[in-house]
Amino acid sequence: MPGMVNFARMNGLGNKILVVDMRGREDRVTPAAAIALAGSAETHFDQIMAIHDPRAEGTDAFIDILNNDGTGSGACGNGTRCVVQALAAETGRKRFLFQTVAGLLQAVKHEDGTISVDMGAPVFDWQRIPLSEDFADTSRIELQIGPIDAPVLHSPSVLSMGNPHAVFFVDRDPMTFDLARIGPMLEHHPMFPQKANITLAQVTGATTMTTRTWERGAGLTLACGSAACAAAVSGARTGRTARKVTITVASSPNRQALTIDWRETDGHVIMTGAAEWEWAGHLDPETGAFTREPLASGAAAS
Ligand SMILES: N[C@@H](CCC[C@H](N)C(=O)O)C(=O)O
Repeated sequence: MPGMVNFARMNGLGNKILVVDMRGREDRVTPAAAIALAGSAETHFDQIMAIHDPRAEGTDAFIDILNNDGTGSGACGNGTRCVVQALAAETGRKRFLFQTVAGLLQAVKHEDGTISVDMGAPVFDWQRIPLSEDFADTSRIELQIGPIDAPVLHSPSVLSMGNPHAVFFVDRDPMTFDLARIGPMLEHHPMFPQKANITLAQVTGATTMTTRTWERGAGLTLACGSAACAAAVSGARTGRTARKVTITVASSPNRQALTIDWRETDGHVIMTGAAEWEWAGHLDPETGAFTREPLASGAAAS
């Protein structure tokens, strides 16, 4: 279907997001368009969140998530908060229910401007993460990189938050690791048949943690919301932290934080944090050609 659609350049803790309005159309943002948009300095992004008409009763929208290499994803925490920010500004509503290929996501915008997303329950079964080897206990699997007797990273907790994650607990600031070199090796490790998001997590207290993530299909990003959820769940699961933690995302501007609550009552993971609007434009979902709207005078990130 020809024609340009509206999009907004946004971010969640620095995680670069394009929110694209595909409502009223049958087509989708193509992988080729995603790669073209990622290749431009102005529109370079980590994830596209394409808002489509609802496909299930009771939901507000279907969200198609694309990484900057054109691949798809079932979850994007920071991007979901950006979608809520955009739709709340458009409609004045505070509560939303979205569908992705991985399931349903409930979200709410609070009076203080922060947004909570119910990211669902984590999945620990090795076949559903998925892993290529049978592990009865996925809270600490046999996997390491570096010298056999002095590994750089080892024994990650692995899980799915709608997308596959490996969390390596480290004993110093995650910024001191060469994640640009280590990340791609682990993302593409044969243990992960659908690849994996790779997170370094330093526990700094019973309710605090610092993380940094190499994202599957997107590379080194400033922040990753589903990875923060994965780290929080892994911290509690291995007895390192409480179920409710503040995650400082080391790579985000000013080391911003997310609150993650692995809720006792139903096992769902609730992520709370900010989302920021940057600028708007129009794009062709087939090719990725785009134009940028001039910033209205006095416009501010909401
Ligand atoms: N930035 C996202 C996660 C994006 C998806 C990921 N790269 C994947 O393919 O699994 C977040 O905030 O959760």
